[in-house]
Amino acid sequence: MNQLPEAYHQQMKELLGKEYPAFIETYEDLPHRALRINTLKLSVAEGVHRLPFELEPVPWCPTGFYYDHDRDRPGKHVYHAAGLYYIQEPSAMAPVEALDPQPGERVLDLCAAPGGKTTQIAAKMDGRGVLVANEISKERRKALVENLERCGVSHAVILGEHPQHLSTRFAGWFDRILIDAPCSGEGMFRKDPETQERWSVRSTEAAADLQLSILEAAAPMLRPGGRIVYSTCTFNPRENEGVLDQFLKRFPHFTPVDVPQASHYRLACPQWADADPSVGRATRLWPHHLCGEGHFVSVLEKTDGAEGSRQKPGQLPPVHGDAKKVFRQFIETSLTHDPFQGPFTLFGDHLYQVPEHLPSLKGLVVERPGLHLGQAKRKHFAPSHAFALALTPNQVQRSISFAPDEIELQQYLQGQALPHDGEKGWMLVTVDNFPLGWGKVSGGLIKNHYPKWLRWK
Ligand SMILES: C[S@@+](CC[C@H](N)C(=O)[O-])C[C@H]1O[C@@H](n2cnc3c(N)ncnc32)[C@H](O)[C@@H]1O
Repeated sequence: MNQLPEAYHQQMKELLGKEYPAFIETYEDLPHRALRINTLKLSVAEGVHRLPFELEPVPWCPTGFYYDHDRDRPGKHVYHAAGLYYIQEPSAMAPVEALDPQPGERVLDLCAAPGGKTTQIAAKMDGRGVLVANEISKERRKALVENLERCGVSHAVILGEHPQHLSTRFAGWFDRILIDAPCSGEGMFRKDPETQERWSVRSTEAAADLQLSILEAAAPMLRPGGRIVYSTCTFNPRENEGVLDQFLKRFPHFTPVDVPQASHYRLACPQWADADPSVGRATRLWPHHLCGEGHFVSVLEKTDGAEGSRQKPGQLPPVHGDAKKVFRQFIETSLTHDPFQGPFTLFGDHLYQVPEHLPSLKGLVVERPGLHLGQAKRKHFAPSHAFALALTPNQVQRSISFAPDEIELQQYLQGQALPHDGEKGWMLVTVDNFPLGWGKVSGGLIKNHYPKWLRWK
């Protein structure tokens, strides 16, 4: 607490008045730890039953649970590698609950990495519809890709664009947009003390300018009647109520709507930023009122349809005959049925299943145009890790299941081959029937195809 910047102390004292002592005392406590059960893999009831951790519900997120960090390390359990849950700061679960994405919709997560909220959106969409996850930072996109693959997300496109570059391409296209904006991170001071060092009054001003520009880029991409959720993990009124007020003045066809209230949330404070009273419909999560680090969450509805129209689907680079052939051979020799209807596209020799009706992605930074199925080599198809994690054992001809504590499972995760007498071919390796990756049976062994960069030491 001593390291907190003095100007920050002053700011919070002025804003919070008699609540300030309770707020500042929270810096003496340890951060709350939580995970979110990935319902793309298993139900909440099954998760609670199966996960070997002491779990307590997060009141505002039906799939969220606190765990005891002194007792359990869920990040090191093999179920994490199988994507059964995502470790997420509990108040960071609130924005997607407010966004309320539905199966079959078109949803944009504009500031997506490392993917906590993207994976939450994907689960709520139940793998149906189109999820566009955009992250401007190349470095951070790696974690985004890894997390979406681990969680078995099959209907996402991953882009790496400046929000402004997406505005005309996706004009009027999305039903819902999440802007979990880059911010000064005041709500992360306890969990990540480095954010304190980057903080200054000037940094909060710069963040507010950036946030407004991102909101402005998002506005044209929403269909009439669609909703934007704007959220931050900072307490700063300039970046929260202030940004919303400026946005609403420039875009009067957006209106704030109530955020479904969990009993622990507090309303936003328009008076702190001299903002329109309607901004008070947004909510604040405070660390002295709930078990979480804190967040700001607002929901904005687009009330008229003046801007934009739905784009025509774009043309995808075609898949040549050889690639089609080796993929079909793989399906015939390794899967029990063909769940893939396409559309497909090839990037180099990498084959993807692309969500339907996407506008053209030409000229955009595309990290993943859809579900990565694998590499179509000249004579054979090498299935990808993402493909393995998006399947279930009943979709493949050969699978093998280990219990979490079986030595063979540890050996597989370390990259070793496993003895196995069985029919030659691709084998899905699972923990308790949840896919972990591929192996290939030949010569009395399951050869290891678990990605090198994920292997356990
Ligand atoms: C708060 S983080 C997002 C966290 C993420 N939603 C999650 O739940 O895992 C904000 C993200 O915005 C990205 N960002 C930074 N500058 C940006 C810009 N100009 N436009 C869009 N995104 C930006 C950052 O790289 C960062 O990954």
